[in-house]
Amino acid sequence: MNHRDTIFSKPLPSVADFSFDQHVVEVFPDMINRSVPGYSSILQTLPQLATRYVQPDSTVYDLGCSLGAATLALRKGCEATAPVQIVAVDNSEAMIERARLHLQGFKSQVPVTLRCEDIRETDITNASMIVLNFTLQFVPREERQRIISTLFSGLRPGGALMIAEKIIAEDDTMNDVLVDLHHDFKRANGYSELEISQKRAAIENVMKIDKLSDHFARFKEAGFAHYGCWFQCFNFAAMLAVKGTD
Ligand SMILES: Nc1ncnc2c1ncn2[C@@H]1O[C@H](C[S@+](CC[C@H]([NH3+])C(=O)[O-])CC(=O)[O-])[C@@H](O)[C@H]1O
Ligand SMILES: O=C(O)C(=O)Cc1ccccc1
Repeated sequence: MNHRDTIFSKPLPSVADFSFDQHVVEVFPDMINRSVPGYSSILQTLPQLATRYVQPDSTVYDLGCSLGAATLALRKGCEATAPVQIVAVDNSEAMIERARLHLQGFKSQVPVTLRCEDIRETDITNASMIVLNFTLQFVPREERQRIISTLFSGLRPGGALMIAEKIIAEDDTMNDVLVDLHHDFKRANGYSELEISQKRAAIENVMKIDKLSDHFARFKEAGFAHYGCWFQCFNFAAMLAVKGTD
């Protein structure tokens, strides 16, 4: 069932920190589509990226998989490269349980293993492609470099890391413009001022966003040979980092 997100529609006496619980699971596809500009465009591009980067006899990781939308998109692009396996990880029990039901509805040659685990503990080996589609922003900032470096170590030469994130623009005035455009996007998708402001309060402590330059500095530090941004809609961006082959 695809329910409408009304989680922040009533005034709350105090707004608790956002968590990916059962309530969020019930409305998640609606919430992410109405809140994240470019989300569907990014998903639509994943099969192409998978076709380009996934190598035979390797593993594809979808870290912070939620209901498995990116896993399904990646799998489309992997069918011709088999044997390949996908490992999809999320630390929300409610998400993984629902992802399992959802994935059962689709047939494929490519096996998917769902793991309820913290991505900070995921062992990455023999990877040709790793995707964090709006996940790194929920991991404490001080742990992000270690994670990116671990992902780099687990990637094969020529392998790719795809990271999509909400970002802060480098220029303060430009950032104000992008934040306003995002809020207009949410209003146009039916969210009220109350919903927008209560959601902002709920994610304030749990979702710490970076500038593109912070992401690029981490890719460089980890050892990636090539990296850049391949998509941006307002303050939401998708990046790619590729491991060298020499
Ligand atoms: N430390 C962690 N370990 C594992 N999972 C985590 C962690 N922190 C957060 N998560 C999980 O990361 C997901 C982020 S949503 C990803 C959308 C998906 N990629 C999609 O393509 O639809 C993005 C959003 O809601 O903005 C949630 O399911 C969390 O439980
Ligand atoms: O809703 C927002 O304002 C966001 O920034 C994106 C988002 C989407 C889904 C869960 C948490 C944050």
